[in-house]
Amino acid sequence: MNTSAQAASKQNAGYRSAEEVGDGMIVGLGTGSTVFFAMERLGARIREEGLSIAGVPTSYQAAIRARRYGIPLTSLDEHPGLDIAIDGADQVDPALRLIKGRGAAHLREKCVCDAAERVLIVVDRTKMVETLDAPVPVEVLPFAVETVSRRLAALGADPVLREGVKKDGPVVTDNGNFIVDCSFGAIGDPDRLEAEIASIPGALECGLFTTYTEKITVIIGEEKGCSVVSLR
Ligand SMILES: O=C[C@H](O)[C@H](O)[C@H](O)COP(=O)(O)O
Repeated sequence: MNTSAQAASKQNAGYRSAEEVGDGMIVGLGTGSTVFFAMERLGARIREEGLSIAGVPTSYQAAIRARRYGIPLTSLDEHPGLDIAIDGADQVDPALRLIKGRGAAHLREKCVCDAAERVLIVVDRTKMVETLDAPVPVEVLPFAVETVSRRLAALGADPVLREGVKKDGPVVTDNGNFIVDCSFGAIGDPDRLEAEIASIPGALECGLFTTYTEKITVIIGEEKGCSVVSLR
């Protein structure tokens, strides 16, 4: 898919997801280039229709964007139950299991996904795969990065500490932790792998999302229009 087709697909998915948001809703705001289109459209609905919502941002980047688009912000402390969350993904399989975290925001994104009644995942078609096989990001307590990396290697990964692009040294997340990217190749049993990673002390959260499939709706943006997939 060329860049302009991909941008149009992301925009169509993002804009479509914003139409699912109703007056008075508390909305989880994911991080990434696709969900920013949803925020842009939500901002327009606030200005043009007087839509009244508040968003819970999953990162500094999401908060900055939301403010720019005029979306009032709140927190999980004030709203531990969210009506809906809108987020992107790096890969989606036919059972609607996800890999997330290219932007290192998956820890807060998982908290928001867990708190939401419905979750809209906005992607372009390149994210839809038969088998999850992208590297799985793991947010790791810096104190335990070596022990966690050993345990991840024992699970079959090739763990790589994520380095900054415009920063020397490791990426430090919005929560003050490191990211270890783990290539497992094709992941035969994502549910089990997520549970195994969750059992490692110091592995704070991984980018596999396997337990929310029943409340997820995937909006797949196309160059023209969208298709919508859910298990319900
Ligand atoms: O940490 C980042 C998030 O999980 C993103 O939602 C994910 O990486 C997708 O981002 P994008 O929509 O830019 O492809």
